[in-house]
Amino acid sequence: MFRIGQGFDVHRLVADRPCIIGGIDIPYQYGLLGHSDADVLLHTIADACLGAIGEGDIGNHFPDTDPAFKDADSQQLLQEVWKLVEQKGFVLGNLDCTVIAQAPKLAPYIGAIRDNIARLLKCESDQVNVKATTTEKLGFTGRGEGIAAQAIVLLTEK
Ligand SMILES: Nc1ccn([C@@H]2O[C@H](COP(=O)(O)O)[C@@H](O)[C@H]2O)c(=O)n1
Ligand SMILES: C[C@@]1(CO)OP(=O)(O)OP(=O)(O)OC[C@H]1O
Repeated sequence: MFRIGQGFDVHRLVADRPCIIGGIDIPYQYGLLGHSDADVLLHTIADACLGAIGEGDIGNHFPDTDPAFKDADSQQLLQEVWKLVEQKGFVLGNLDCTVIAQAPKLAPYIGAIRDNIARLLKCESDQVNVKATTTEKLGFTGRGEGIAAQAIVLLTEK
């Protein structure tokens, strides 16, 4: 049996915050604002995984009102989500995702992000694809006010 899920997330860019995307700390003058470390890509992937197994979304599992998740490492949140996926008897088929950011330039970090996601989801790197796009300076992402990400995941039975 196959299960498919999709995710979408946005975080605001502000001064004096780290810019962590896919678990990699990206050098940039602005960073992502959130209750957790605001890793927009890992949140999107967590939502896609939760969607695939019919388990709601990341906010249901890790509420942003809970001090336990203040400045949380989103790698740990995704690993918790992945445990649920495994408990339901699934492994990753493949994952495709896109980071929508005018800046920073992500190309130099895409390989490291991909390998890190594969590590978190206990799969091979060739099961994971990570893309980046600008929005040609249009909209909130184009103005550099925030970064968005989307993901689609296919799970297969173990
Ligand atoms: N933050 C970003 C956005 C895009 N890229 C790479 O640049 C290429 C062109 O992007 P378009 O917006 O014109 O589609 C593309 O190959 C992206 O991977 C990037 O590295 N960082
Ligand atoms: C991750 C959580 C929990 O710390 O907080 P944020 O970092 O604000 O991120 P969001 O994408 O709004 O997802 C759900 C939250 O509950």
